[in-house]
Amino acid sequence: MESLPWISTDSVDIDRYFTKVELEKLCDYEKLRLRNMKRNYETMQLLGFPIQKPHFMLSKREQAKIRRRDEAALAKDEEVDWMPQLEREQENRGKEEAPKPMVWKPPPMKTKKSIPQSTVVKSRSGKGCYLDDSEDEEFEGYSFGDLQAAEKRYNRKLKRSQRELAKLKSSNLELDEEEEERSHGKEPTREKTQDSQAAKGCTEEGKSRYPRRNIVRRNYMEMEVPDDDHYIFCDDCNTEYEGDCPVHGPLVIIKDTEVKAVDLKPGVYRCHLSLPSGLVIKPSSIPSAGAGVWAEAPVSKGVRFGPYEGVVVEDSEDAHSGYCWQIYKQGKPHHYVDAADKNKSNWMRYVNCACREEDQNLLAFQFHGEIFYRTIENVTAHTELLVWYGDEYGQELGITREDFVSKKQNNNYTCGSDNANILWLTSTAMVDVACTSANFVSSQMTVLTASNSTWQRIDTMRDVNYMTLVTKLSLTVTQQDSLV
Ligand SMILES: C[S@@+](CC[C@H](N)C(=O)[O-])C[C@H]1O[C@@H](n2cnc3c(N)ncnc32)[C@H](O)[C@@H]1O
Repeated sequence: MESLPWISTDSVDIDRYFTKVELEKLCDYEKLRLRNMKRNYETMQLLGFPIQKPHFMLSKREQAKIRRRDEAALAKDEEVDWMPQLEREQENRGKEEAPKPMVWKPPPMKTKKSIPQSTVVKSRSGKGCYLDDSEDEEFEGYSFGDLQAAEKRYNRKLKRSQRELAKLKSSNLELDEEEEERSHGKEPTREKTQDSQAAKGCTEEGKSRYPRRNIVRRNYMEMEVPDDDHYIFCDDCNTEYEGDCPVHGPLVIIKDTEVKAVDLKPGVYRCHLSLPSGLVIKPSSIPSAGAGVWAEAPVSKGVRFGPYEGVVVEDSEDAHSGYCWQIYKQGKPHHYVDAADKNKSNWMRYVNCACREEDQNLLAFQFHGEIFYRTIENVTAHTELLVWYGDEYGQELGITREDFVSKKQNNNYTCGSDNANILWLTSTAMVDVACTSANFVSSQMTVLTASNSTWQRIDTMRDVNYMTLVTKLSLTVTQQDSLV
């Protein structure tokens, strides 16, 4: 990749993936390469590509899993990802002294001494540590060849992603044509727009701000689920635990009201009867969202509702009722739970999607193959319970991540738009926020950002390298500076 000497990766933190001893063994060059890898990975992620995490950023458990998988694949003579230590092991098979396998030693556990050793701690944000102290072999360091090969492999992936981005761009150009035809009062000549339920959104106009794409719509609820769904995320520790948080205790479980077959009568549905006391189903606070679930009495933070009940649907084609949650198995989408049928579901089908982050009071999570909601803050009486459905369904409803997170974070950012086509940013973080929305990436917005007190046009969203550039630019000027 072309080097951009003025983009420093000094601030990219790699220290937390290594122990002090391991860090001491990494030379400056190795550290620089690892920082570059991490920066590239994060950039691609920001752009929404399903890119694989660099090996050194994986947890020890994940590394071990990959190693086992690759060993199994190698045994079957399949194509596998490049694994320097495996390659070395193979090459050295039969030689007298095989080098020690390269194993990352996890950072030492400092803050969680009180946690029982049997508890596996998993970090979501990367801040957590791993308690597993097995495989304590000493890290041998990267060889120059290892790093070169890793970078080559990484650059190949980057190129592949860039090609995907180019494809995306061309599909968006088609969309622009369609939009333009519309703006000139013409119906698009090509058969493009899918007719499906209107995006209701939280806006007055009730429609999405973004052009619609000729793609299969995703109107099922989805979330990022780790490989092992027996972990529960603790908001206070910002860490996932196997089972309940050993520090802040278990979630308070509120069970559904039991429904017996005899209770079901015409017009009286199972989903209504299952409602726990203290909650009520009534019109949503969101215009045109239909019914919603409200707390009649206060509900404290850390309360768990669920599981979400419905019919198991295997095919994504059949998961368009608007009441489906996607279920993951071993980190991959597996099936859906469809709560469309009122007699085969529970009250949770009525929980609507929050339009702004500050309105979200429930968090959906998968636990042992089922979906639960938990309160992430104290909910006052007469408040609607609102969850986040996932980016794609959110977009279908006219809500974007950008809208969703910006309100809360805007205090720190200066960001504005002179008209629909120009966005100016004075904060690198704002770029991050903007780029979490796939639609934003595809928009034809001109992005202006500031450097040396001058506003510059940046084709941010169209080129990965520019993207890297912008995220790394340190911007200091304020909105009062004039636009060029
Ligand atoms: C799981 S259902 C929620 C219950 C639904 N309100 C009802 O009355 O049956 C999902 C549907 O609710 C509506 N909805 C949920 N959140 C919404 C939002 N923020 N804005 C607009 N419509 C929303 C959409 O029609 C969506 O397809």
